[in-house]
Amino acid sequence: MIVVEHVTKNYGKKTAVNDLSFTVRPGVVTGFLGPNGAGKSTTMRMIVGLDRPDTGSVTVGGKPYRDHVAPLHEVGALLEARAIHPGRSAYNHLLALATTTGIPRRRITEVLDLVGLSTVGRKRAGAFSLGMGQRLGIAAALLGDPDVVILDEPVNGLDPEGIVWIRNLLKSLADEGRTVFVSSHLISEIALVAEHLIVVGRGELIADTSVSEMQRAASGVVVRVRSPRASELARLLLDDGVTVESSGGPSELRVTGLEAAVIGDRALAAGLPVHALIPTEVSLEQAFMQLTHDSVEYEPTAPAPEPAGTRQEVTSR
Ligand SMILES: Nc1ncnc2c1ncn2[C@@H]1O[C@H](COP(=O)(O)OP(=O)(O)OP(=O)(O)O)[C@@H](O)[C@H]1O
Repeated sequence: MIVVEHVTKNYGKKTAVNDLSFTVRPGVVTGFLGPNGAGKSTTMRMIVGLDRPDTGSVTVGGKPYRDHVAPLHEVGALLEARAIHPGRSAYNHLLALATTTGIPRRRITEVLDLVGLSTVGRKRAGAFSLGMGQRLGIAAALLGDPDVVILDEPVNGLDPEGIVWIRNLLKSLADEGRTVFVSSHLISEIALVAEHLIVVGRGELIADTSVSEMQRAASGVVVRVRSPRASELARLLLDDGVTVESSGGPSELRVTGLEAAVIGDRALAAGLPVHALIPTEVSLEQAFMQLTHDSVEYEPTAPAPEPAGTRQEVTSR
């Protein structure tokens, strides 16, 4: 279990993490999601004792990382996939780590097998592809057979087969009762591997929720309504937090911020006919953008041109 309590971390005048609290529980893969610069890496560094919070506390298995007698058995982390000597073989990279931490040699063969690198274990790590480098980083994280596994952007650089592999690996680690915490700035990536989500923006907690709950909460927020008296209906529905736009013709509206049932009930009470009431499915990307649109660190000054067919359907409230 990882417990982050009221943690704040400043770098000079920059607040990287602001009064952040959350718990990562064993048995499920938890994603750590947020736009670039949201404070994910800083938080992960504090979990593994590479940085100290200015205020608040971070514990792993009930203690700060540095208080563990054999920290590699407690926490395995992949924070910099490329922090590998390029001239060293994968085997020797792991051997160097194992010998300084009292881990037996046979464990090296085991983890190389686990990450699918046993046939290239003697090859120079400098010649590895990005995906192979990620696998080696994961092997190093698992070397001490840790209860808590922390991986910063592990899916980055993996091909579809690699993504399936890492999903199965993370799931099996969680099923064994371990705490598994993986970061990404892409909801599409994290939704493939994680069940639960901690979402951050500008160093603050935005959501602590399951992937399915996030999808459920966001879908149905936009409703397409067809009525021969659309303009009267639009006036009736307009309210704080509700956006009504005409779409696809004079009798069609797009309503954001009201559920379909509420729209139908209000129309009925006012005696206005409704010919169609269609809740629109919102993609996970759109759900994530809705959640984080106020928290994006670096926004383009002018909107980027939208490729045809990808117009964002959700208007922010
Ligand atoms: N050592 C540092 N010195 C100064 N500022 C830093 C330092 N480390 C991080 N920051 C700043 O703190 C903020 C949070 O950075 P962090 O790397 O934790 O975010 P992140 O969510 O991991 O982003 P990314 O997805 O881009 O890796 C950013 O604004 C970053 O510029």
